[in-house]
Amino acid sequence: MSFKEISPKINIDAIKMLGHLNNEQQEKKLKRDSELEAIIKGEDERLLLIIGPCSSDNEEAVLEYARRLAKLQEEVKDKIFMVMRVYTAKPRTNGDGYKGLIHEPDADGHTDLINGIKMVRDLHYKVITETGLTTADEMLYPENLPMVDDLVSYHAVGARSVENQQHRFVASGIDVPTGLKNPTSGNLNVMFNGIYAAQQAQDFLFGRAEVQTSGNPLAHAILRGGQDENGKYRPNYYTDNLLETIAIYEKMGLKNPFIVIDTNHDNSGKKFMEQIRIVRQTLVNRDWDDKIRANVRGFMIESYLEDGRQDKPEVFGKSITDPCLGWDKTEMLVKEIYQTESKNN
Ligand SMILES: O=C[C@H](O)[C@H](O)COP(=O)(O)O
Ligand SMILES: C=C(OP(=O)(O)O)C(=O)O
Repeated sequence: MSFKEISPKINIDAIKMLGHLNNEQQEKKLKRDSELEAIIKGEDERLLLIIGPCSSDNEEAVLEYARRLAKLQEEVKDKIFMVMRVYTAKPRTNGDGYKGLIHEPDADGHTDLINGIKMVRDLHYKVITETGLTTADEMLYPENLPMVDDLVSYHAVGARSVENQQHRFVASGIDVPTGLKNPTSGNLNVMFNGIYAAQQAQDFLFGRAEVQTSGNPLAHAILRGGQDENGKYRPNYYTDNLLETIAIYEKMGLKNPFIVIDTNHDNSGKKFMEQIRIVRQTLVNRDWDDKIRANVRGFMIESYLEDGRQDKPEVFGKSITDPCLGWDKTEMLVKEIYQTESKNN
């Protein structure tokens, strides 16, 4: 092994003292977390939106987005529950490119992970305390979980991590909903094996100790589309895909068969405007089939202040990773979902 340590070891307790929720903030967060749990368990019929920027590259822009989202959440709260994507670690197909706030706190190509992890905590903390929203992040590096587990209310295991045993086992010890995505190939068995493993009790080494988990019954599916060996997009939000996913849930007898449709990534083919059509089509499918309505109850939407993407952080609030829906279109889409849900209930 030839790792050269270039920083002192991280003291998790010291990191956790940064951005520490006080009792009142903690209570407010826990209340929202229990509402989210009830949604995943089917005890609360509201639709779940995991919504926000592809990557949280700029604190000011993310907080501006969060303030707008919190206001919108208030307007639609009887039909829609939102958790904001505060995604701070980006998986890259070949390792190149911007890897998130944790790697590059200033999004300027300069890596500073020690400062990055502090910025990650700070950003989740500020979104929670300044807006009252709760947050979602991708668990790209399971060993970093103890540094944010008290703040993050929804974890995702991404398409490039879902086949990994450590991700699955760590997910089995998470106390909040954890969505496992289908892999980039689109293979549903890989995702379902991941959900199964995450719902079971596991025993493994973590942080140099042997740990036991009791299983996470809130681990569930996120359909994000896939690509075939020639790079052709294979979306999986169509009726047949939904019925197939529900049938696998039933066959495997998994707990809380909740399904989230990721409207971007390989479902949209990274055409951000397609997200609107994918949401609409899924709402029609929910209306058409009771099983779909009962199981497909969440959307993951990539949205920021400005439409599209850019290579470098030049335009405030425009994604530097995948293209996002801008704010105006996001607001219209959320209101449209709200109206559809209001008519159908
Ligand atoms: O969500 C963002 C991207 O889809 C993911 O990070 C992979 O991006 P890449 O294929 O451009 O590396
Ligand atoms: C990287 C992401 O997704 P996926 O793992 O589906 O590519 C994401 O949601 O930001």
